[in-house]
Amino acid sequence: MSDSATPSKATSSGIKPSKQQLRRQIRAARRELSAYRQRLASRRLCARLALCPEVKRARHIGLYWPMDGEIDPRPLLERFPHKCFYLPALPRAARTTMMFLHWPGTTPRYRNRYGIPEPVLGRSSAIRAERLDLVLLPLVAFDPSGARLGMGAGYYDRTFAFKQLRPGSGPDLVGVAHQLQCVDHLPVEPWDIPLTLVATDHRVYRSR
Ligand SMILES: Nc1nc2c(c(=O)[nH]1)N(C=O)[C@@H](CNc1ccc(C(=O)N[C@@H](CCC(=O)O)C(=O)O)cc1)CN2
Ligand SMILES: Nc1ncnc2c1ncn2[C@@H]1O[C@H](COP(=O)(O)OP(=O)(O)OP(=O)(O)O)[C@@H](O)[C@H]1O
Repeated sequence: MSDSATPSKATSSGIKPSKQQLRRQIRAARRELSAYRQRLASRRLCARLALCPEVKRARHIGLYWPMDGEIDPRPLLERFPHKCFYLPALPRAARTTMMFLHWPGTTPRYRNRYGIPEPVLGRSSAIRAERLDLVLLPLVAFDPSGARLGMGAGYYDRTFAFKQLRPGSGPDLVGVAHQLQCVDHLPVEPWDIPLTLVATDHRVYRSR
């Protein structure tokens, strides 16, 4: 039996769900987790991350403000008070890349077009994606080889596309998720950026 949870069972029926169906199923399963389960998962994830050498050696770390049942990476800040943390800011122009803005741990007042809190450029210092040491990426589904399915807008793929041209450059990319977001296999698109590893509340998947 695989250790992926409910949504991947759809694949064992022989009928392959489309990306859209998979997104719907997994997002719904994630939203149903109780507040208690969410807190436990977040604590377990952060304990696991804190042991990863990539996280230990990183000084400038991008993470995200969780929404829609996503696992919460923010307790990492308390574990590493001497590291610098950044949140992504959506690009103003369509189809361009995200910036990362310094985040001291307080709740930003500004909300982007999806209602996600973001620090404000001009008030928080910005860092280019290339200059970060490590980024924790939200995702909707992943597979054990490190393939990632996101929300479908391509923000992370576009922002880290430079890594395809210069392999080994830029930050380590670490997908983070609840264990129930693991599926047996995801198709890889030409623009998908490979993740260094995926960490869940249950385990770490290293693909390279
Ligand atoms: N917490 C978090 N922050 C993130 C992402 C993410 O996945 N999670 N992103 C990852 O790229 C970027 C934002 N991408 C997003 C893409 C779609 C939706 C979303 O809610 N879409 C709605 C439709 C909304 C609309 O059409 O206006 C939906 O699918 O229900 C949210 C964020 C940057 N910040
Ligand atoms: N490097 C890139 N350059 C141009 N367009 C891109 C690039 N990467 C992705 N896209 C576009 O973004 C769209 C969404 O991609 P995809 O469905 O893989 O997003 P996602 O990884 O699920 O979303 P996100 O990264 O926002 O969480 C694709 O249709 C593709 O056209």
